[in-house]
Amino acid sequence: MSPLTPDQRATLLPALHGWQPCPPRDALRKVLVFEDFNAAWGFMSRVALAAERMDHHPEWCNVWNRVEIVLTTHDAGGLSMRDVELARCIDRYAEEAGARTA
Ligand SMILES: C[C@H](O)[C@H](O)[C@H]1CNC2=NC(N)=NC(=O)C2=N1
Repeated sequence: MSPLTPDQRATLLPALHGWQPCPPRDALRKVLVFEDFNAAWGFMSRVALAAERMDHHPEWCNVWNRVEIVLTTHDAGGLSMRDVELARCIDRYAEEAGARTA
């Protein structure tokens, strides 16, 4: 898996909503807040199944209704298209679960 090119970064990253850089790592970070633990865990279950299908896994942490997610591609040493694709998938599921970005 190759890292994103400068052109891909310039066009694809600004189109993602609410994802922030995560220095010093070449990674994207987002914190989502759900109504309660049940909603957060349901969202995480959906993302986990998608991550397995994509063979691309988030680094994440859950505390009750809050889910902190970091995306990067270990095999590429930084961001790749897989992170963009997983971010889009996460955003779709988060919206369907009624999450807000912290
Ligand atoms: C062997 C397996 O395909 C790899 O280790 C996959 C699994 N999930 C992964 N997830 C992420 N985030 N980065 C990777 O480089 C990665 N590699």
